[in-house]
Amino acid sequence: MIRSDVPGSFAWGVFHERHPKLVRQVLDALPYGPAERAAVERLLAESTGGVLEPPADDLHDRAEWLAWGDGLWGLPWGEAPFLWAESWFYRRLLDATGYFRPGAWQGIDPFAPMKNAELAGAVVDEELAALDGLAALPDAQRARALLTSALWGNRADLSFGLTAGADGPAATDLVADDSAQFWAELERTRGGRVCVVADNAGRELLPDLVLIDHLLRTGLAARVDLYVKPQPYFVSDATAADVLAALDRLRAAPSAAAAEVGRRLWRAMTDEVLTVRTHSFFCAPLPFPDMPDDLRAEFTGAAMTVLKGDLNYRRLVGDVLRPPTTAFGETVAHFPSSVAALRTLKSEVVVGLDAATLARLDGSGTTWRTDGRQALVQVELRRENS
Ligand SMILES: O=P(O)(O)OC[C@@]1(O)O[C@H](CO)[C@@H](O)[C@@H]1O
Repeated sequence: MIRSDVPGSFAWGVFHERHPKLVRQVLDALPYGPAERAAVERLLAESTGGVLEPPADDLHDRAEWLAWGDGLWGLPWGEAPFLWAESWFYRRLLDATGYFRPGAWQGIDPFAPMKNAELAGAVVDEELAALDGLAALPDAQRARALLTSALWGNRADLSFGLTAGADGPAATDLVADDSAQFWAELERTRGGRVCVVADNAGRELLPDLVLIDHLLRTGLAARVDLYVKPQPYFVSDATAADVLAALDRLRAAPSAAAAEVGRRLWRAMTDEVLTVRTHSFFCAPLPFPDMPDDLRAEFTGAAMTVLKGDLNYRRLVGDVLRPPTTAFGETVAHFPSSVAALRTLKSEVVVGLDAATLARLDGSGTTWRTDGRQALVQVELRRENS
């Protein structure tokens, strides 16, 4: 299990380098009062040098967190599993900013200013304008381009930008590519239900929505269930409000093709062909094998579940350091439907690489596991359910 107590490690850097910058951004972006500011600063001090204080008495989800943290309360933060500790950090940040408390800050997404700025950027107009050029392409070629956009859209993660520099790294490589299998399976199950577990809002969610529109428009999916977070999480993770903002951005885009996608998706939502769903599990500090039965039942029978991004990948294959040549299928046998992971590499976890690719990456002298320059499309089929 990865932990964040090794100075210099990636996980250590998230707590000791990324979070302090994030906290500054949050406190600079909104005029929180002294109580919220002090609570956020206390959280930063606790999470970088203190022990895990048990949840306060008034947390509405106190009982769940007490259970999830059983055996961890009182330990230094770095000794908790990395994914668990990050999840608790974001839960506590919402508490500190008053997100759940009656008052002026209730329901205010502390990351909204960053999300809004990203969505408003001129670069988004340029990205959406590219859709006009895709309209004339044959379906298969357009499909490839849309999958690629959704995949690399994951690189635009705002939290990653905090350490990668303003523009982020350049896209370079696909370390595993099951995209042919992805399209072949969707063709085989044509007209089925596809689940998409979203990751980030803004520049990732837009290409995700365009891909969803393609699946619906071409009949590869008759229905799409789009899963988002129930509350702000990991800085830029998409919530239902972010889906609406992205839909508006599409509908109002100068690009005719983008605006048409926005209108189609709007209709798809009103017709319940596209449903936006959420579940408290998506902000729980748990891996997918531990998902509750009601959510498992929702994925069961889907023709395919597409899991976007790095965090979903960590929860899918486990936040542990396995030999990278471990078969992807071995690590996702717990999942109730066929799965497709679309992810840029932004943490140390990776499986499903072939030996030659691994040797090349290890010999490259780069931080390939975490620098976001590599991406993967990995598919595992569960045919008995489709
Ligand atoms: O899920 P995402 O948005 O692709 O990535 C989330 C992420 O940036 O957050 C963690 C650090 O906080 C990393 O493991 C990971 O790279």
